[in-house]
Amino acid sequence: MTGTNRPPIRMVHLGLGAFHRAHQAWYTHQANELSGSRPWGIAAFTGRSPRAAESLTEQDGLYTLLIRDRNEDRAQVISSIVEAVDGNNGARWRELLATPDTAVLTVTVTEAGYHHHGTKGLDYGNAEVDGDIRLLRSSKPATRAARSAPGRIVDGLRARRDAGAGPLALVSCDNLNHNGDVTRTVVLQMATSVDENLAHWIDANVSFVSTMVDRITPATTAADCETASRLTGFPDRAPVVTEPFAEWILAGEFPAGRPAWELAGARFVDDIRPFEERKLWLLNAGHSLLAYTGMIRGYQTIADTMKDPECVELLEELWSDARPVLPFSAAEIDAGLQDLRTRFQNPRIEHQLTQIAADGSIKLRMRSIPVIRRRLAQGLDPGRGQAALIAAWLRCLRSPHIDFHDRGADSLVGRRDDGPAHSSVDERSALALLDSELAKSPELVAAVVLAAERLGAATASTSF
Ligand SMILES: NC(=O)c1ccc[n+]([C@@H]2O[C@H](COP(=O)([O-])OP(=O)(O)OC[C@H]3O[C@@H](n4cnc5c(N)ncnc54)[C@H](O)[C@@H]3O)[C@@H](O)[C@H]2O)c1
Ligand SMILES: O=P(O)(O)OC[C@@H](O)[C@@H](O)[C@H](O)[C@H](O)CO
Repeated sequence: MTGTNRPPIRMVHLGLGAFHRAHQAWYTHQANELSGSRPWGIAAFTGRSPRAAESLTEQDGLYTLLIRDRNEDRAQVISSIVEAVDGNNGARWRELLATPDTAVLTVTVTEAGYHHHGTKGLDYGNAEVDGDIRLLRSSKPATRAARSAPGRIVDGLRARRDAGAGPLALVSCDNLNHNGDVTRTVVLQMATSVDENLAHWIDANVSFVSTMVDRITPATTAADCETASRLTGFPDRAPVVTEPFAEWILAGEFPAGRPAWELAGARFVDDIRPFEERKLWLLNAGHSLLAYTGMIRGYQTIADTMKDPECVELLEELWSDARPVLPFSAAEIDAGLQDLRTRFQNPRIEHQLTQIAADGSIKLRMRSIPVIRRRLAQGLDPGRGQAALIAAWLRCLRSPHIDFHDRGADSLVGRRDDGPAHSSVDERSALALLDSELAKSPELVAAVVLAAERLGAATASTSF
């Protein structure tokens, strides 16, 4: 493959992981192929390690997307990423954001990457956030490389303001409630801490677009590299595997233009809320429940856990809990759930439970707590499936034998690799980490205690 006739850079991305390449880069590639107008190229920056940038650069940014259904793989070479850059390259980051041609900045930095703490907004007191504020206040641009996502965004937007490059759209593509609003909050708070005038400029010139993004994309394995190379005939070190299903719903303005993503199936709506609630409360909450119950049972992947009738029973309860509080008709919910059962059962998508389980203390605040809150407000019980999800998360946190990362829970259980001291954490304290108000509800605490008993001493061979 060669990189001739590549589209000009008009989009910048932060967080060059698997999902960006399966989703936004694929939508942009499709839009380029289908629209007759000037194509859009992406400069994608890594979030942490430079590895993805190095392997993509060796291939001129080209990579294979393996679209995997339960029977076979279809290989598509994606050409929308024209530059892959190490995230530590602050100079190139500022240069591209200061270019008027750059019209859209997309972001996938995981839930934790926003450093957003509920109503408090930006997580001041966090070493990375505080370090970035000091850095952005003091140092000369040439030597600067902010580390947190809000810090990098503010750094880039300051360069854009200084260059007079005009407005742009900032599009969060992470699984967060109101992801556009959260991004706006943390970026404006960081900017205010650095330079109030900059915060005013951002407020007036940056459109924070909210999105619901959906496409199950597991981490790439060595076997996937071999499959991609076999199907395309070139040695691909950076392929991505994904499912056939893809959905992208967006709400917000694009003041400097955007790719014709609608040609690839994206939808533009006024109110994102129902769509993000449906996605987070059915798909993502379901994933989390399968991750924790599956890890308790010793499974590795979602598809394996879907073969366990008792895990599936809890999943169905979780979905039933969400039904009365979702703003969709019964028929719409039924159709969505039928799709989800099929998607979760795809035996050839090896989505690792430990990846999904990571940072549950942040994810459950969005995937479960709002459902419980809405159920209680409607005079319903908290929901057996919701209680099971929280109890299973807590069970995994308590177990020294189940290995996954949840940095937000360190304060509760201590560092998990320090030994089994955390095994005594009680349900109320765990709930307080998710929602300090709800932790005072005797009904919810009792439901989680009951669910924990139901999970009991379950192992791979005993029932919940
Ligand atoms: N994989 C999926 O199925 C999927 C689907 C929908 C949405 N998403 C969203 O995309 C995110 C990334 O998923 P992925 O599959 O690409 O994961 P990944 O591990 O392949 O990539 C994650 C990317 O985020 C960067 N990152 C991580 N923490 C960061 C931080 N604190 N600050 C800045 N950058 C950081 C990493 O360096 C990497 O570039 C998810 O957390 C989720 O919010 C993923
Ligand atoms: O990517 P995370 O860590 O937010 O969540 C794990 C999965 O639930 C998630 O990636 C889903 O696969 C995805 O949201 C499907 O669109």
